[in-house]
This record gives sequence, structure tokens and C-alpha cells, in this order.
Amino acid sequence: MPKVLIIDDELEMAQTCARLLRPLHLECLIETNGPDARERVKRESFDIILTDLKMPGCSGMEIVRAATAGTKRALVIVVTGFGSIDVAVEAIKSGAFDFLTKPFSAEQLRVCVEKALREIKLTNENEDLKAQLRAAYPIDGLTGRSPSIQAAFALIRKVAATDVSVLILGESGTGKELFARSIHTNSRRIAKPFVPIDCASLPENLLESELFGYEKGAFTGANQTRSGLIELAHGGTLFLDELGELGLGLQSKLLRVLQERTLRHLGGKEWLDVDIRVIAATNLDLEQAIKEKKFREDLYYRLNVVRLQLPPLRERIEDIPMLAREFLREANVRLGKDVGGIAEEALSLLVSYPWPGNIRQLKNAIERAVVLCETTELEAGDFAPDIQPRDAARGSGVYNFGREDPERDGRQEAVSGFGALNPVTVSPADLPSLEGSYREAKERWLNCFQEKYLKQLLEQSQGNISRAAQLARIDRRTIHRWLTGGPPK
Ligand SMILES: Nc1ncnc2c1ncn2[C@@H]1O[C@H](COP(=O)(O)OP(=O)(O)OP(=O)(O)O)[C@@H](O)[C@H]1O
Repeated sequence: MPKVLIIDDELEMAQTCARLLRPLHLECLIETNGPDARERVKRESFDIILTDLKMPGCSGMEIVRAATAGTKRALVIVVTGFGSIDVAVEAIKSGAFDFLTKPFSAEQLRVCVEKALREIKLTNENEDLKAQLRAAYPIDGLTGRSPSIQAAFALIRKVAATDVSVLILGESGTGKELFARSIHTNSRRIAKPFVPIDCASLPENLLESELFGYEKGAFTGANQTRSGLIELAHGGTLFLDELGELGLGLQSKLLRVLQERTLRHLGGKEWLDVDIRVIAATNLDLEQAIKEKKFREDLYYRLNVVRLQLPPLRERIEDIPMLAREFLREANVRLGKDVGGIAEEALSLLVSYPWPGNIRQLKNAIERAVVLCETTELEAGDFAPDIQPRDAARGSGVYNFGREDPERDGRQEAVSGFGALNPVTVSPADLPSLEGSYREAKERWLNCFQEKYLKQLLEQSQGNISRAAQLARIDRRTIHRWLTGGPPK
């Protein structure tokens, strides 16, 4: 049932409006004290607010601002006295939905509220459609099929709908910023800014003025008043990258903003309301930093409401072929090239290299290879010489994918002496649920089996496709297809 707040300092007038709206089946609440109403509007959510413009202690304009600040979306109908159209127009410009001029008839009131109800219905339908689309398609720009990355996608979908703080942990290049952006774009804050700031990029005093803004004359060189990044993120998301690098002084100031939801410019007197969601990322061990008194425990608990741990690429090698293909497609578009695929030898190399720079390094390596590629497929030779398979890098020489490999082709592979695949271990917690229809449950179990089997296969064969084929007792081309497309039937 839509929730309506009627604000009028004349109780009788408010009650009459509530009575007139009864046939529309709304939950009508009444406030007769302007300042109380303003505070209530800031705290609570309403679908429609019908407010008088002139009230003692608080104008209707203040109600309009409170009702439309940040992510609040109440539709406000202002009620004005005869001859104050200018003020009504001003209210519309400030975000009010419509206005009624006193005296108004029961019919005029109902028509106006029904119009607002239609608008709410349309907005809700739009949101529902967007939610269906989000559920149907993978998270924008994020690629990965490994169970750990699929679990991360599922977590994003859950937290995106809320306003909770998220702490993203992971090595450099694992996608922390991309995941943070994804949480933002899948949240109701999508139309408001996503503001990233690298806490390691500036000395503490500069970072403070960047974050909090300053008044003209606050310090030497402050020639004009400037808003800070926290203020710019109002209604949206602030992404604090390299959070572990934030100094203790700024940590307490940030904590204050998160607790009080207000801030003051450097050198300023006025407190400004801010409505932000914070997502933070770090590569440091914050618990250790707390023990060493370098990081505030209270700030840590505020930001670590939901924790998202992104695994390094070397621990989810089954994602490499898919990511590589995606980056190849993007590089083709960016560079105007038409490289059709990745040769088996090159794919083996990519799967077996440990990628210390994670996805960022893989993306750059593919881009470089596309630039150098002179054939229709990326070859191992198109990659920089430092991209070496794991074991070759350690000097064991196990890696072997050369065309001269005598065991590469034919049925001989199936009987060669590479032994059997080690048992695939699955902990009970990793097993998919048995809920839903037979078909759905079967598909979940099959996907789980395929991903785990492929991971084990690639790890044991160190990315050597011929060797993987022998261990799995299937054709080499089938493995190649599996890596670049779908699993074998
Ligand atoms: N799952 C993914 N799918 C596709 N591209 C990805 C994925 N994860 C990361 N990337 C790409 O990898 C690169 C690095 O990602 P990002 O900047 O988000 O990493 P990061 O962990 O924030 O790095 P740093 O800690 O160095 O700031 C970006 O170009 C990003 O687009």
C-alpha cells in the first residue's frame, strides 16, 4: 500500500485531505509540526508527500529538499495559497512533483495524487525490468566461470541491492575496482556518481583537501572554495582504493563522516549532509595493521561489513581462456585488427604462466600480442619472452608443447605413460544445492563437476594441452574447444 505523508499545520485540513484520499487505498499519515515533519522525511521513506508551503518553523521548500536529497525518491505535491504560483514553480524546480493551489476541490486532489501513483507504478515497473535484466545477464564487464569468481558475482548481486559497506581484498590487478564499479552500477545509486580515490596517490594533507574540500583562504593556495570528493559522491558510491595507506588522522575524519553522515570543508563552518555508500579495497593485511596500531579497529569494522576476497589469477586458471578470448575481442576492436583466435600452443602458455600482475597483466599481454600478430591466430611467439610457463620459469623443463612433440597426435596419446589424473577433491561446502527442478539441479552439478575437473586437469598438466588430453583420455582438439568454448558432451 503506497505510503503518504500529509504535512499541514492545520490538523483539520490534513484530516480532510486524508479522508478525501481514502478511496485510493493509501496509508495516510499526518504531521502538523513543520520541523518534526522535516526530520521525519529525512529518516523515513514515503511514496508521496503532500505538504503545505507555508508553515511555522519550516517551509515546504525544506520538505521538498529533504524528500528528494540523495537517493530519496518521494514524490512531493506542494500546496500553495492563491497568488503564490511563483513559489510553486520554484518548488517544482527544486524537485517537487506537482502543486495544488488553495482552495482545491476533492476531485483536483484525487487527480493530482492519482497522477503521482501512476508515476510510481511506472518507476517500479522500470526497476523490476532492470532487475530482471540484471538477473538474466552476467555482471557488466566481468568475465569468469571459476567457482570462486561465480561466488563473487553472486555476492555482488546480493550486496548491490543494499547500502552496506564492502571491503574488497585481493592482489593488484585482480579486478577490485571493476567489482566495486559493478556493485555501484547494479545498485539503486546507478544514476549518481561513482567516485574512485587512490589513498596511496597523495600525501596526507593533499588527500584531506581532495576528500573533504576547502573554503577559499583555508590554506595558502586555496584561491577559491572547492567541493571534496566525498561531497561529489553524494547519493552515489565512494571507492577508497588502497585503503591501508590512509593515515591515522584521515582515518578518524573518515570514520566521523561515516558515523555522522556530515562533513565540513577545510576552513569551513557549515556542516554538509552527505549520503554515500563506501566501498574500500586493499592489498594489505588490515588485521595485522590494526595490531601494529597503524589502522583503526573501529573504522575497519565499519568498512568490513561484507568482505569480498578476489583470488589471484593463478588460483583460477580455468578463467584464463575465457578472459583471454574476451581481451582478444576487445583488442581487435580497439586496434582495428581481426585476429580470429588463440593457437593451442599460445593457450597452453597462457594457462601455465603464473600471472603475478593478474588480470591486468593478462589484458596487456593479449593487447601486445594482437599488435604483433601477423597471422590469423595469436601464437606463443607473439607474447613477450618473459611470459614463460610456470615450470620453465623454475627451470624444471616439464613444459612441452612443441609441434615436434611425437606424442601430440593420434591414438598413441591415449596409451602413453602420463598416468592418471589425481582424484578431484571437492569439499562438501563447495557442492551445489539440490534445490529446484531435476533439470536445474542436474545442470548445477554438471557445471560444478566440469569446472572442478578442468581446473584439476589444467593444474596437473601445467597447461599442456596434449598432456591434459592424455590424462583425461579425450582428444586434444576437444580440450582446446573446451578451453575456448563449451565443455565436451
Ligand atoms: N573479471 C574480469 N573480467 C574482465 N576484466 C577484468 C576482470 N577483472 C579485472 N579485469 C580487468 O583487469 C584490469 C585490472 O582490474 P582493476 O583495476 O579492477 O584491478 P585492481 O585489483 O583494482 O588493481 P589495483 O589493486 O592495482 O588497483 C582492468 O583493466 C579490468 O578491466
